[in-house]
Amino acid sequence: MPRFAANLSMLFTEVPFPDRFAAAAGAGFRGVECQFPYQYAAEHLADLAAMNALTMVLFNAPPGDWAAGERGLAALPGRDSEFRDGVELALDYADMMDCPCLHVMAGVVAEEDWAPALDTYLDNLAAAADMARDHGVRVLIEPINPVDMPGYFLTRPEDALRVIETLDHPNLGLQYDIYHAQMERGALTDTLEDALDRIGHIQIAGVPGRHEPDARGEVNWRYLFGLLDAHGYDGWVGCEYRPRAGTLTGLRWANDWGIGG
Ligand SMILES: O=C(O)C(=O)[C@@H](O)CO
Ligand SMILES: [Mg+2]
Repeated sequence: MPRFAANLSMLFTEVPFPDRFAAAAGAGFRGVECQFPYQYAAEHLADLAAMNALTMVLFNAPPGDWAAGERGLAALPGRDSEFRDGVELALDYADMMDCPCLHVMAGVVAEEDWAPALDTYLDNLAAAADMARDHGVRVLIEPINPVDMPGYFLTRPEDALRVIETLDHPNLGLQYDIYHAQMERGALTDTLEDALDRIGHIQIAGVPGRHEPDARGEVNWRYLFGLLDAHGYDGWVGCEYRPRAGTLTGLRWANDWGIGG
């Protein structure tokens, strides 16, 4: 049975961020994830997770200047020391929250700069994976589709897997966001069956629209959840979607797994 985690950056936005922990626990979640926790003290977030018997399963390293359009630093030449400082900060948060996985974003890169960006990306990922290993945290990379994030350096699961194979670092894995994968090329079964040992975390949202993973979209979720069970996937499945009309109302899709009202 999949272990679902609520993404607190996208679910329960009806209440302020700190209150989303209790809301997620009240709805039956045992795990939570978020995008960027840095506005809050790590101790505070760790307390909120503990008070609500929740595991914080994943969050992102600092992405650079988000308001200015930056979407990560790992593949940006000349930003290495800022990238590594960000990973240090993220690992402090991970230690405090006992979080097992850290997503490191690549960044937006112009096509003509791809070659130097790839060298930088490989160096920075190797460094981050080394740093995180000492904390018992796994570094993950996530392909993000170019419709949602134009210019993002890592768009295809096959490219992410090639990066992971090239580095061959035991502490580097794939964050497989099925929404982005379906938006890009699909081939969901092939990736899940061929690369499950490289997948450290899964995220879900319906296609089209990035709403609830239910029968209204083009993905057969029951089949995919069955596939994960059949292959013994024991990681978390992050619910990273935009509810159509309220988080709790939209959780009907998860009732069979003890989540929602
Ligand atoms: O956009 C996604 O998908 C994510 O997982 C984010 O954390 C990256 O911004
Ligand atoms: Mg995602």
